[in-house]
Amino acid sequence: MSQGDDLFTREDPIFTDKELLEISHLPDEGRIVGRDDEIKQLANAANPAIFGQSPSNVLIYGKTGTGKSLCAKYVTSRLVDTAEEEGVTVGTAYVDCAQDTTETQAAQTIAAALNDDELTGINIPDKGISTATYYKRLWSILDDTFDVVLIILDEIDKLEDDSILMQLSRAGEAGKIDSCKIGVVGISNKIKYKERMDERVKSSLCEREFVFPPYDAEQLGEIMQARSDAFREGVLEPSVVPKAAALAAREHGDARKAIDILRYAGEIAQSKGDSRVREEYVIQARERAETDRFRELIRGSTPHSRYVLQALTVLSMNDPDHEDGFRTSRIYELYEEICRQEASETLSLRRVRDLLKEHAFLDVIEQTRHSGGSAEGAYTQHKLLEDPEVIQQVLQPDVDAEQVVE
Ligand SMILES: Nc1ncnc2c1ncn2[C@@H]1O[C@H](COP(=O)(O)OP(=O)(O)OP(=O)(O)O)[C@@H](O)[C@H]1O
Repeated sequence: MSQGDDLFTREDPIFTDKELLEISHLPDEGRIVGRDDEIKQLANAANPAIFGQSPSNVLIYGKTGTGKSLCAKYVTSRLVDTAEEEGVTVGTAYVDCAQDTTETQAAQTIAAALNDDELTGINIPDKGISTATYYKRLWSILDDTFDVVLIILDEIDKLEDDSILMQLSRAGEAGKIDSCKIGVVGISNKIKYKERMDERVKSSLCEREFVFPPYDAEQLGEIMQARSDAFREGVLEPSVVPKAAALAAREHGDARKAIDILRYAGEIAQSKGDSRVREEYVIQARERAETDRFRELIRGSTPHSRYVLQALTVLSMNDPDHEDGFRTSRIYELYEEICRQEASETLSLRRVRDLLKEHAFLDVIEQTRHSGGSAEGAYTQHKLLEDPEVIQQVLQPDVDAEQVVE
């Protein structure tokens, strides 16, 4: 290949450090915006670990993109360093429960994350051993290696059942481990998650609960500004960050979406061969971020949660002028129809109401109560906040709405 080969670009004209805009990137202290109180509270709960004692178990709630995972990871990583200075060995494991939904997968992930096979001589295979064996090896690893471990269970509501929570919260009491102490940090964006928990697990796991509020436009602006050195100097038009912040705040105060918008706007400039990231690219980037956000939201959600949303989506697509939304009873009828087509048992009306509430909490839909007058009684209407086309694309990319109602 000659030096003059112009097939590839040798220097990125837009980004200098794109990693700053990756969602998995853990910013340093100065770059975490508006979460001082939450970080302090989490640190308080974890603090006993510094003295080799049991940290409080914590449950963190909040809408998507409010910094729950970020703050949990940040606090645990600082804890490890401080404990080390005190001569205490703290280990941490992170489990994405949307990925590891079963007890066995979660136990495997925790054991693999904490195991140093050269030190312990223990092998944690990806699969092929029983859940009980994973646990046995995990307990040995903990006692051999650590004084304390902190286990972050992200999207904890996606776990199939509470078995692993029971095991982790009772390991000490049940004599499975001798000296190591375990702390669990559960993270969820389902408001009703706690109600579903086994009573015994609930009492030990929910020692402290924190709710992370959504960010406002100013905070989103700061979060993006703190990462603007991902771009080459002078590349960002000055209106880009405020515009992206305003869009993300208006919709859900979601930092993930704000950062995605910024990254996509840069990529759009790149693909157009433009040396500036312009405000108009922000608008296009927003649409892409919207689809991504929604895909992420329903990742790993139960089939019935999807059917309920599918029902409302079909109603909205077939009757776009229905501005006030649709009543629970109409959604339920269509939901029953979808269940029939999927050869699945229907859930009760009450459960479907709960699922609709969960979608409302995540700002996928909006609910309004109506008094209905004396003849009718009060009722609720539900309206999609996301574009129905986007939802349809993500839920069932190959099906068009008419097929479902026919
Ligand atoms: N306060 C903040 N300062 C800087 N970056 C932030 C802040 N909050 C969130 N972010 C960034 O936004 C993205 C999403 O945050 P995070 O994953 O912590 O959200 P979450 O509340 O756990 O959302 P989900 O429930 O969807 O997992 C990450 O890239 C994170 O680094």
